Amino acid sequence: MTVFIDRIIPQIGLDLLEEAGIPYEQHTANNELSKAALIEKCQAHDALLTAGWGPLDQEFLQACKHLKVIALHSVGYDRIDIQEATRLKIPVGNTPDVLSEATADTAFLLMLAVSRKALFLHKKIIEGKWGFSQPTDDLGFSLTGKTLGIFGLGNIGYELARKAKVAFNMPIIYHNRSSNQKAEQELGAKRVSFEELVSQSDVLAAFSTLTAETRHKFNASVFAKMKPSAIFINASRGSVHHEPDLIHAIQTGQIWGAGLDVTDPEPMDKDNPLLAMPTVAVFPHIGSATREARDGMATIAAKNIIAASKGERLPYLVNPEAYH
Ligand SMILES: NC(=O)C1=CN([C@@H]2O[C@H](COP(=O)(O)OP(=O)(O)OC[C@H]3O[C@@H](n4cnc5c(N)ncnc54)[C@H](OP(=O)(O)O)[C@@H]3O)[C@@H](O)[C@H]2O)C=CC1
Ligand SMILES: O=CC(=O)O
Repeated sequence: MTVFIDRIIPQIGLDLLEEAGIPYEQHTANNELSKAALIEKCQAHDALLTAGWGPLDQEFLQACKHLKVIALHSVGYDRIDIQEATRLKIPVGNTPDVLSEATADTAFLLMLAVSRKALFLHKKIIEGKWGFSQPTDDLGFSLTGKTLGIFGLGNIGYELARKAKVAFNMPIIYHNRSSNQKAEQELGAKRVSFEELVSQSDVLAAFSTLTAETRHKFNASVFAKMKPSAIFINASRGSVHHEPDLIHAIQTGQIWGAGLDVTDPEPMDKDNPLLAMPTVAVFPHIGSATREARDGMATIAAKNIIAASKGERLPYLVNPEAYH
């Protein structure tokens, strides 16, 4: 088996492939390969390890149906047409768990940054505007005891809930399609309807998988039902919220502010009105960007490739039906 790798991944993943005797070709230039270029590259290989962001759609998969495995260097798999990969019997792997802590930390940072207008005030200093201030100026609010609502309490949502409980004693409510027993038993998290989640949360964080059902789940009608003092956090995928509706909700005081690690599109335009708002913090999709998490992701992605090279089932598999 030989592998095409479309980005520079941590060395630990490459070392594992080398130890397993699996040759690879790596795209090391600082650009995203076009779909056509990726298809062309894959023709000479049996496996793809991908940390890119372009869609791996029906056209791509049809052109690359010879692939024995696609190992995503991410936990999210919304960029790939899983149904088509499964139909073509291509096992798809992802990298769960190892990045939950890092991504939850990112959401935690956003939550604090928004509640205290941190990025806006930092920018004020850079602009030379740190001048006279009244005790009533630049006020944020305390997170202690406020209710944290999580839409999609899975691995990352659990980590955020755990940290929020310890740091700020925040009661946790959540909305999933199924109940999360661990969060209920260990953190006292309460499963509520989507309507209750929206109306009761002081901080509402989205961590669901991006699907047709969750696309633009947070839109004008939802923001209108949130508390005017509430913060919306999204560190899942940018299109889980509807951006123009979010902008309108903050501008009109329907909600207090927002913390985003993900936007739609990415990268966000530098003139986006959200970037000028005091109660908004935006990060460039850095949820898992710690050395520890990225090493873990590269390790898992390499392990998925190695398993496939031996004809074994991927240890971190998205589509078990591919083996049926
Ligand atoms: N910002 C970043 O850098 C990162 C972003 N991510 C994003 O975060 C997402 C979550 O990751 P992770 O926590 O590991 O994934 P998990 O699969 O552990 O959690 C996803 C949760 O979403 C819930 N969910 C899915 N669909 C719905 C729905 N229609 N309504 C309500 N809840 C739903 C699931 O519960 P149930 O099935 O019971 O509904 C599950 O609890 C990833 O898919 C990815 O897009 C991940 C890593 C880093
Ligand atoms: O967004 C990152 C991921 O791992 O998914």
